[in-house]
Amino acid sequence: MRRKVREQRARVVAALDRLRQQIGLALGSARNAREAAELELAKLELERLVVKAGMERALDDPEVARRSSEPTMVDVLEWLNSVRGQFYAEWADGPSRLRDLVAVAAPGPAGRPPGEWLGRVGTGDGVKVPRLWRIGSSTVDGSVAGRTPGTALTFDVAVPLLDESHLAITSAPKTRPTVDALVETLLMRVLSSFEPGAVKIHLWDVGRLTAVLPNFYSLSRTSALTVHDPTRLVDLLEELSGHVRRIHARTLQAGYPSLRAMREATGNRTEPWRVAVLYGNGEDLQPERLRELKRVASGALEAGISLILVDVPTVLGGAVETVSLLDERRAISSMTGTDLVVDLDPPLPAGQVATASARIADALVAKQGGPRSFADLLPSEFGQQHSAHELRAPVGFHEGEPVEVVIGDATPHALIGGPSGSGKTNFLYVLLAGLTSRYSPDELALYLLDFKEGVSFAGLAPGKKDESWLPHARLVGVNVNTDREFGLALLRFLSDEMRSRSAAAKEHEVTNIAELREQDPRGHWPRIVAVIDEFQYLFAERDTVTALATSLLEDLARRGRSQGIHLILASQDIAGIEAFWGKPAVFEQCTLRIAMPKARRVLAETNQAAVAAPRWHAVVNHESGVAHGNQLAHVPDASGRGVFPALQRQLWQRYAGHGRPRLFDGAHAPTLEESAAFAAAAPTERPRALIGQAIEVADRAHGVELPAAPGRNIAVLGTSTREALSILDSATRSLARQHHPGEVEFVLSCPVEACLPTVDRLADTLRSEGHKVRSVATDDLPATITSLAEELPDRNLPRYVVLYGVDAALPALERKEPGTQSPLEALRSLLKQGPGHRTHVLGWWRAVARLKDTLGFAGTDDIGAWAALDVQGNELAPFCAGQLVQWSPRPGRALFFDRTAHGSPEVAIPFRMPEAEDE
Ligand SMILES: Nc1ncnc2c1ncn2[C@@H]1O[C@H](COP(=O)(O)OP(=O)(O)OP(=O)(O)O)[C@@H](O)[C@H]1O
Repeated sequence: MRRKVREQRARVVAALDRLRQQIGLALGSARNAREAAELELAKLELERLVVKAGMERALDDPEVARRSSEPTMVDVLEWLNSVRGQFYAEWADGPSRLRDLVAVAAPGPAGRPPGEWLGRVGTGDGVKVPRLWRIGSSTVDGSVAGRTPGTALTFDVAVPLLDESHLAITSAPKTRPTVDALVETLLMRVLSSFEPGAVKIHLWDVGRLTAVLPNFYSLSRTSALTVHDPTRLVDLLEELSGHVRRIHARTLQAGYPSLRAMREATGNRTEPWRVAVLYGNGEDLQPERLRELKRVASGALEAGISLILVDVPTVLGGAVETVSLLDERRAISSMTGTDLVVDLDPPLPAGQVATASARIADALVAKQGGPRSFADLLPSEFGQQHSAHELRAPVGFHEGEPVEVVIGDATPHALIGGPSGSGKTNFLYVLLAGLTSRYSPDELALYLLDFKEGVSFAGLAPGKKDESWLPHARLVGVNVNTDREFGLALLRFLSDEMRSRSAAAKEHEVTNIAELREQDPRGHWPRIVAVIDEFQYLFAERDTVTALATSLLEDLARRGRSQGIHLILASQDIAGIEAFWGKPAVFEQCTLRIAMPKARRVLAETNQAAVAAPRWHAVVNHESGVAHGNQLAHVPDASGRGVFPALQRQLWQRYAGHGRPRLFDGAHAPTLEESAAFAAAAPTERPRALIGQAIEVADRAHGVELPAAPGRNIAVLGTSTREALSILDSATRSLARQHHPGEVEFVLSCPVEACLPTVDRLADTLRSEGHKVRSVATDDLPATITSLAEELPDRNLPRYVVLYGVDAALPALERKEPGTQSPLEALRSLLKQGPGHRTHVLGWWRAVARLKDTLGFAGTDDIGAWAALDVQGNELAPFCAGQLVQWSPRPGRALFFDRTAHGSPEVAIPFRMPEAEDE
C-alpha cells in the first residue's frame, strides 16, 4: 500500500517537473520572440526616421545617430543604402527619360520654349491634345543618378490639364506675380496650341473685377475669355454646371462616357475646352459655393472643363494636381513629390503675351468675319428638310460657325425680346427666311400676327406693289393693335387645330406629330409656327379677352408641342415679361429664348449676356435662358431693300400652287365688294343681312338671318354716323342680292339730313339692280309706318323697312290723332308682328334710350339682333338677355349680337364705304 502511494507521488512530481520544464521553455521562447519583435520594431522605427529625413540628412539627426550606433542596428543603414543604390542605379537615366516623356506629352506650345511659339496663332484642330503642360523644371544632384556628386541633372516638370486634371495652386507670401505668371504661361500654352475658339477661358478673382491677367485683355472682346464679376461666383459655377450637364447629356446620348472619348472616336471636336481660373484669397468659400464648386469639379473633366484654383482651400473630387509656391521662383508639386523643388519657368514677356492675345483675338474676329450675309443663311437648295421631328434653321453666325435655332420637342416655343430698334423684327425675318428656305409649305405653315402699328409683316401677303406672297404664310395679321379679338381668334384657331390633330393622332393610335406623319403619310400635317409680335397687347386689359387668351395660350403652350404647333412670342422685353405675370405656364414653356442686345429679363435673371451683346447680335438660348445655354450670334441684315422680297419671290415662284395667305389689316376695313360673303350672296330662302367683317382667322362676315319669325329686326345703336350708314348699307345691299328683283320691297326713310345723299345712293343702287324701292320723305314717315302696319295681315312678300335715325322721327311718330293708334304704336306693331309677315325693320337709333322709348313697355324681344357703336357696354345689357356686356367703343368697330346665334356679343368691322369716304 505504502509502495503504491510512493509510486503515485513520484509520478505526480515527475509530471509537475515536466510541466515546469514546458513552461520554462514556453516563457523562454516568448521572451525571445518579444526581443526579436522589439528589435524589428526598433529597426523599422529607425528606417522610418531615415526615410523621413532622407539619407543625407539622416546622419546629422542626433536621434538617428544614437539609434544607428547600436550594433544591432548597423544592418538597417546598410540595407537602406543598398536599396537606394539599387533605385538610383535604375534611375540613372531618370532625368533624361523624364525629359523625353515631357517632350512627347507636351509637344509644341505645351512644352517648348516660348520663343518657338509665342505670338503664333495655334492651328491644332483639337482632336489630339497634349497630355502635359510645362510649368518649369527640377534639378537633382548627379550623385543620385550614379553620376558625379555636385553635377546637376535637370528635367522638365509639367502638369496635366485639359480632359485630365484640375490644378490647385497655393501661393506663399508675396508670390501673386509668380502665380499670375504661372497661370498666364499655362493658359498661353493652351491657347497657342489650338486654332482660335477651341478653348474658352473664364477668369474669376474674388478680389478684383478688372486687371485679372491684364495681358489677356484683348481676348476679352471675343468669346475666348470671359472675366466674371467677383461678387457673382454663383453665376460662373451655374454656367459651368450647366455646361457639364448639357455636355454629359450629349455625350451619353451619343454613347460615350466623356467628351474626350467622343472626340477620339469621331475625330471631331464639337465643344470647346473650358478652363476656369478661380482666384481665392485663402479663405474658405461659402459652404454653398463650395458644394457647387465640388459638384462642378467632379463631372467637369469628362465635359472638357478644367479648373485652376488659386488659393481656394478645398479638396476637389476628380483628378487634381497641386503646385505650392515656396517663394517667388520655386514651388513643390504633386507631380514631383515633396522632395523635389520645381523651379518655375520665368514669366513670359508681358508685351509679347499682349501681342499674342491680340493676334488670337484678331484671328477669332477674322473667323467671325467669314460668311455672314443674309444669303449665307440660305441653303443651296430650297425645301430639302422635313419637319416631322423638328424645325431647325441658322439665324446668324458666331466666329464663322452658323448658330441655329431649333424648334422641337425640347424647345417647342420661343420668346424673343429686345427694346425698340434692337433688331427684333429683323431677327424674325431672318428666322422666317431660314425656315421657309429649308421647309416647303407642306412641312411648315406660318401664322403671323403683328400687334404693332405699322406694316412689318404686310409684305408677306400680296400687295399693290408686289403681287407675290410668302407661300408658307396662311395668315398675315397687321395693325392688330386694337383688335385684340383677332389675337384671340388666332389662338382659338390654333386650339381647334390642336384638337383636330390630337383626334387624328388618337385615331391612328399615336401620340405625336412625328408618329402621325409616319402613320398617315398622305395626311397634311405641316408644323405650324405662329409668330405673335408684341403679344403683350393680348393681355392689355382686365377683360374677357385677356382671360380667354391666357387660358388658350397656356393650353397651346403645354400641349402644342406634341401636335407640332409652336408659338413664337416677341415683345419689347420688359413689357412682354410683365405680361406673363400670373401666367407662368406660358413663360416656362418658352424654353427657347432669344434676347436682342440690351434685352432685359428674357434670359434668366442672373444671365447678363444680352446686356453685353454687341449691336446686330442676338443671344440664342435653348435652355430657358440659363447662362450655359447662351449662344451669341451675329444676325445678318434681312431688312435691306429688296433682300427678303427677293427670297419671297423665289419661294413664291417655286411653290406657285400654294394659295395666298389671308390678310387681316386692322387699319383697313374691307369694302363690302371685297367680302367673300357678299361675293357669294345669291337668291335664297334664308336671306342674311351682312353687318360687317368678322374678326376671325377665316375670311368671314357677320350676318343676321331674317326668316319669317318674331324678333327678326335689326337695330344699329350709337351716333357714329359713318359706321351706322355702313351697317345699314351692307345689310340692305346684301339682302338685295339674295332676292330676285320684284319679289322684295325696300322702304327707305332718313330724317337725318346729312345722311340723305348716302341713302339716296343706296336707293339708286337697289333700283339699278331692278328692286322695288320706296323712298319715304320724313314728313310722310308717320303715315307710311301706319299703312305698313295695317298692311301686315295681308302681306307675305319680303319687305325691308330701313329707317335711318329713328330717334329724329320719334316726336312726329308720337303725335296721334284722337281716337286712333299713333304712328309710334304702329311702329311697335311693325316691329312685333312684321317679321312674322316677312316685314323686317332695319333701324338706326342714335341712343339706346331712344330705342327703349320706341319699344315702350313691350320689352326688348323685338330687337333680335343689334350692332352697337359708340355705346357703353352697360347700356346694352337689357338687349343681351341681361348679361354683363364688356365693350369699350372704338372707331371703326361695332359690337354685334344676334340672340338666335350668339351666346355673347362679338366685334364686327363695318365694311368700308368708299363713296362715303370721298364725300
Ligand atoms: N442684323 C442687322 N444688321 C444690320 N442692320 C440691322 C440689323 N437688324 C436691324 N437692323 C436695322 O435696324 C433697324 C431696326 O431694326 P428692327 O426694325 O428689326 O428693330 P426692332 O427691334 O424690331 O424695332 P421696333 O420694335 O421699333 O420695330 C432696321 O431698320 C434695320 O435696318
